[in-house]
Amino acid sequence: MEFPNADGSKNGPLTIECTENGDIDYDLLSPKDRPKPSMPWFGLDIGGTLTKLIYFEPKDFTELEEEQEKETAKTIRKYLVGNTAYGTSGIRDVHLEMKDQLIGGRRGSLHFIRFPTSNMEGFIEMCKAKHFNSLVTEICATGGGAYKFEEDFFTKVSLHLHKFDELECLLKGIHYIDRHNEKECYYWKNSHDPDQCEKVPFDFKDPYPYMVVNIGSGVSILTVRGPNNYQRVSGTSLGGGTFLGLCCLLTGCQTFEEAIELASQGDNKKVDKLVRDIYGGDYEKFKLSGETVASSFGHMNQADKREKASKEDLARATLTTLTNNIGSIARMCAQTQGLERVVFVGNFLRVNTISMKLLANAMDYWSNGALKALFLEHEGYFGAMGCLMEYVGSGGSLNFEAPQLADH
Ligand SMILES: Nc1ncnc2c1ncn2[C@@H]1O[C@H](COP(=O)(O)OP(=O)(O)O)[C@@H](O)[C@H]1O
Ligand SMILES: CC(C)(COP(=O)(O)O)[C@@H](O)C(=O)NCCC(=O)O
Repeated sequence: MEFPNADGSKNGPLTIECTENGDIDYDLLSPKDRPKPSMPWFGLDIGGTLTKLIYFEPKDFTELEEEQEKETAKTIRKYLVGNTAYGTSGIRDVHLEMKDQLIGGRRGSLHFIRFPTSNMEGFIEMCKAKHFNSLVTEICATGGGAYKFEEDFFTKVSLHLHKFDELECLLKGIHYIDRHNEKECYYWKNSHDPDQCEKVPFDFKDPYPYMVVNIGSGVSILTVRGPNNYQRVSGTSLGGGTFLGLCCLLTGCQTFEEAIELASQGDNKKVDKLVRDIYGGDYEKFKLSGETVASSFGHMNQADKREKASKEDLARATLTTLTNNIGSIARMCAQTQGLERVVFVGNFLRVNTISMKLLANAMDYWSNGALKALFLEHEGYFGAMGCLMEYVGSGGSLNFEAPQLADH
């Protein structure tokens, strides 16, 4: 397939330096050697709840390139970079922008954009309105939606989705972003004490082996022992989507932000039955503190307790229930796999320090300090980042297979 550079030229034969894993190391190539897929560069992750889009904005234009940049590309660049909100539900996470990145021989900024996957129709319409397909005919996409919406993109806006596996992209994205953002990885020190608890940077330069717990709509758990050595060891359907769904049902809230705000004002002890509610104190023989939740939502079978439980308490109990369950599964997996570091990612952790601190404390407490919970600033964007790397790494030589169109 022909895949010209931004200036219309095509790439000649290349001698390419590889890392020991066989990946091309684009930082090692001299600028003239670098195969450049056509601009604009995107990575798209269409998840069960949110779609994540990463856009690379080149900042190293020569005067000639600037002049030659197609009008459509200019319009798209200005639209994406000049706004922080798009339509009714698209948001650019400005605080996550990564400046001065050298990718595929180009220098520029990475922009992080998200919108609800339920608005995919609007996004496709926007691609049409901005004449996106006059610039590119292919886009690298991952997540379940890359499969689900493949036909829609193809028939409605002539865009071919080149599909990549979401977990592979997730790991590629984690490795790229962690290496290029000094303050990406952190942990919560003194997670057992709300007054003393603080966020502390963690040096993740030598990452292997570790476990990744991706808390999206559902949860996937992976062990990672090397750059190309990973395994999906477990998962649970009780994830971020469950928290949001149950919270909407129980409290009438409408958004994730509202659910988290309610939870931050609530007290789960009004809803959950603690060990002390059953034992009158600690269960000493098995070192179970009286403060431990013995039964999530265990008070809610009593009418008087139901009456006293506020929306805030219900939201907090829902958040605590889901978080503790994920933490418990993660801990069992890490111990079975003999791993010490557990990296929690996914948008469930967005604006959600309550769950991060709970997970940090649970990992520490239940493993007697053997396990460390780590967190990453770009939470839910790693799949999209890995996908962008695939696009750039292809040097413009993606092999496209036309989608099998369903009979209607
Ligand atoms: N603005 C938001 N809208 C909906 N859910 C959100 C939002 N911000 C965070 N979340 C949480 O993030 C989860 C989705 O996480 P994400 O990693 O994007 O997964 P997916 O790829 O399945 O969409 C939701 O289920 C919800 O718990
Ligand atoms: C199916 C999924 C990989 C989809 O990823 P997501 O959009 O939730 O990020 C994930 O929801 C998952 O792993 N669910 C748990 C399935 C299970 O192991 O029970």
